[in-house]
Amino acid sequence: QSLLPKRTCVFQVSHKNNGGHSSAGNVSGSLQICENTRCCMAIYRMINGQPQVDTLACGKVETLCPDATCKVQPRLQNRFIGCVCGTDLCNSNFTWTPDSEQHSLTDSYSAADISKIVVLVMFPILAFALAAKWIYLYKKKEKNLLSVLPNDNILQPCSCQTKSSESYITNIELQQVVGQGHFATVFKGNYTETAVAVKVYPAGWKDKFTTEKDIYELPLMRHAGIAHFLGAGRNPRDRSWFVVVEFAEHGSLHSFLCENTLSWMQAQNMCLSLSQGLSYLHSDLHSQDVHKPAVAHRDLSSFNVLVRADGSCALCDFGCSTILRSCSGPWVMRQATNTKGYAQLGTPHYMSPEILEGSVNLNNSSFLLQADIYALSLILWEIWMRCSDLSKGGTVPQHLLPYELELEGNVTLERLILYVCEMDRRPSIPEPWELLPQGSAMKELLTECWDRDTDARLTAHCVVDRLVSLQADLSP
Ligand SMILES: Nc1ncnc2c1ncn2[C@@H]1O[C@H](COP(=O)(O)OP(=O)(O)OP(=O)(O)O)[C@@H](O)[C@H]1O
Repeated sequence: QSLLPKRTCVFQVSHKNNGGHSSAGNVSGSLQICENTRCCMAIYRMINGQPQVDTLACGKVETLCPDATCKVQPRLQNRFIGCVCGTDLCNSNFTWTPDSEQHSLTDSYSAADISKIVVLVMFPILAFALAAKWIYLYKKKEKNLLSVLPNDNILQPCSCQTKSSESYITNIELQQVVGQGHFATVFKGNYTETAVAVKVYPAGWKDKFTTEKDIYELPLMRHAGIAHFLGAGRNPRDRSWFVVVEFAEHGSLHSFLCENTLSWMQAQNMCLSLSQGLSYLHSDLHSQDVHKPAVAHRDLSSFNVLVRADGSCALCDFGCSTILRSCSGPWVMRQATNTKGYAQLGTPHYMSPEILEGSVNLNNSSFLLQADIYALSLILWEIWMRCSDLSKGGTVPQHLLPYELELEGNVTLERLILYVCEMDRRPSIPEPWELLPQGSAMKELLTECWDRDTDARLTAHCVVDRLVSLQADLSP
C-alpha cells in the first residue's frame, strides 16, 4: 500500500469532537490525505428528507474499498445515509434518490452483518427477557425471604481453599435492599456489628453465582481496589445463593456521581483506586507456590464500581468475568468457548467497538482485557465530567452515562454500532479541559484507552502510571 499514491478525500466534520477522523491523515483546508487507507467515507444525516453532510473523511483502516464511487446505503433506520468508496474525492459526490431512502435497515447489511446482529442484539434481548422473568418470580419470593433471613443462620461455610472464604458466617441480619441488578438482589446486612452487602441470586442463577464466587476465591484476590469478599453460601429453604462482601457506604459509582460533584483530588482518588483495582485484577501473579491468574471483568461500568465512605472505589460484580489461564504459551480460557460467550453483558454503553461489531480476534484472549480498558476510559470520563475543578467556574453538567448526550438518551446497540464503530466517535471532551494544565494529558489518556485499535490501548498498569504522574505534576 505504501507504494501506491495516497488517497485524497474531502474532509468535513460537523462536530467538534471529530471522533479521531483528523488523525486518519493530514488535513489541509477541505482535503485530507489518508495515512492508512485507500478509502474515503461519507456520512450524511437525513433532515426533513434531505441529506446534510455529517462526516466526510478518510475511511477506516482497510485494504479494499467496496466501490469506486460513493453508493450510499441507508443507516440507522434511514436517519443517516453513508458510503465507503475508493477513488480520490469520491466521498463528495453521491447519487441518491428519495427511493433509496425507502430501503429497510436490513438492506444495508450483509448476511454476516445480520448474523452478528442476531448474536449481539437478539441474544442480549433474550437474556434480558429471561432475567426479567426471573426477577419477577424472585420478587414474589423476596418478602418471604426477608422475613426468614434475620432469624436464621443461613449462610453455610464455604468449601474453599482461600482464607477469606473460610470465615464462617453464622448470623447476618438483613436490613434493606440496596441494589437490584439483572441477576441478583443486593441487601445491606449486619454481621457482628459490621455492615455487609449480601448479594442474593435466585436458585436458577447458579452459574452466575459460581462464576462470581470463583473469582472472589482466587488466591491473592485481596486488594483495596476490589470489593472485599467475606463469604458465600446457600439458603437451604429457597435454595438461593449468597455472596457476602464489604458494604460500600456510597453504593455504586453511578449513583454517587448522580448525587455528587467532585473536587480534583476526590476525582483523582477515585480514578486511581479504580484503575489500581483493574490493574490488579488483570495481573497474573506468582507468589511462592500461589498463583493468581489474570481476570477480565467483562461487565465494567459505573454500576459495577462501588464507592466507599472514604471516597475510594472498588470493583464488584464478577458474574460475567473470565479467568485467563496461561498454560505454557498461548492463553487458554476457562470459560466462554463460543462466540456467544464473548458477548459482553450488562449495559451496552460500555461495549467496545470490536465487541459491538463482533470483530474480535478469538485466538487472542487479551482482547478481553483491552475491552475492559475501553470501558475503564468511559468511567474515567464519567468521573472527570463531574469534577467542579475541571469546569473552572462553569456549571458541572448532570451525570450522564457515556453516549447518552450524543445519542440523545436513546442508546441502543444499533445506534452504538453506527456512532462508535462506523463513525468512530467517542464521548465529547469539554473545551474547558483543553485550557487546563492537565487537559492535554487527560485527553491523551482517554483517547489512548478508547482507541479503535485494540493493540494501541494502554494497559491498566500504564493507566495507573499516567494517573500518578497527573497527580504528582499538576494541580488545577
Ligand atoms: N458491596 C456493596 N455495597 C453497597 N451497594 C452495593 C454493593 N454491591 C452491590 N451494591 C449495589 O447493588 C447494585 C447491583 O449489584 P451487582 O452489580 O453486584 O448486581 P448484579 O445483579 O450482578 O448487577 P448487574 O445488572 O450489573 O449484573 C450495585 O449497582 C450497587 O448499587
